[in-house]
Amino acid sequence: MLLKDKVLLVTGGSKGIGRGIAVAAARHGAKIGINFAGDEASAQSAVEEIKAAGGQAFALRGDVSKPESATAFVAAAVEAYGRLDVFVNNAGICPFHGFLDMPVETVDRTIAVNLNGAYYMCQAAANQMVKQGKGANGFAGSIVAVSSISALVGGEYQTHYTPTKAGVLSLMQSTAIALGKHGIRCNAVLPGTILTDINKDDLADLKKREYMEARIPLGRLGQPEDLAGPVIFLASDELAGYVTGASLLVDGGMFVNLQ
Ligand SMILES: NC(=O)C1=CN([C@@H]2O[C@H](COP(=O)(O)OP(=O)(O)OC[C@H]3O[C@@H](n4cnc5c(N)ncnc54)[C@H](O)[C@@H]3O)[C@@H](O)[C@H]2O)C=CC1
Ligand SMILES: C[C@H](O)[C@@H]1OC(=O)[C@H](O)[C@@H]1O
Repeated sequence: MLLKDKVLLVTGGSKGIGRGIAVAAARHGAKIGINFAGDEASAQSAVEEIKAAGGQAFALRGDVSKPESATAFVAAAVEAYGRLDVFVNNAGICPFHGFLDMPVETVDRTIAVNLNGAYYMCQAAANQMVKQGKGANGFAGSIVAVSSISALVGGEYQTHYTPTKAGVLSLMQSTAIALGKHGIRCNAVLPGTILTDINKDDLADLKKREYMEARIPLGRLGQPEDLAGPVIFLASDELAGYVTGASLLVDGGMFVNLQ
């Protein structure tokens, strides 16, 4: 139980990678809150899955691109559990589109959700952790952001998306500096290609899917659960107490596979 009685919030936690992290963290003893923007039924089914795994959970609707969603989410954790220990910034969108005719609305929305949303959420979480102060172990909290392999490499149909993922990585590096003195560690995970709704349509193209699979030394695309262990490791003061400002690729080896 690496997160016993820790209060952990995750944005976009009703499905995909966020849900995988939330359920696994509950199995490690964390008390969970998920933010969601989609349908109520998915959020409730995530809460039920966490409870079935022996955990506690609440779900709060909120569009992460709005600063008030961040303060409301953190306030809900304090109301439900009295504190906040681990914040996982996960919510994101990737509407694939070519560069030359990219609609301005698509660019603006992608930046608003992926980057501005991450900023507002991490800032609200950090303020709560600073308010709580350092515990006996010298730590006040841990922030883990879901960036991407796309922070390091480009994508023809992701010219609006990859800069947001580089931005999220950079946010973790700068907040690691700003928050170290408060006992808050900030790190990023960089998933490769993980099978979720975000790329369902893109990977419906069989040729593209086979190409992506062939690039992965471990021989398969990722599953949401593949991110759980790395996030729990970074969240744990016991295991990762001297890790901050770091990034961890979780991509089956795709990034290093040049030829
Ligand atoms: N699936 C993949 O291959 C990879 C995904 N990622 C990142 O992982 C994160 C999670 O994505 P997936 O689980 O793959 O996709 P997903 O589509 O299954 O989940 C995305 C989640 O974000 C939520 N969300 C979207 N807009 C929101 C908003 N405005 N406010 C609140 N929540 C919002 C969705 O409701 C959903 O719960 C994203 O940040 C994505 O960029 C990073 C690298 C690879
Ligand atoms: C949505 C894409 O399949 C996925 O998102 C990322 O961040 C990865 O780089 C993949 O391209």
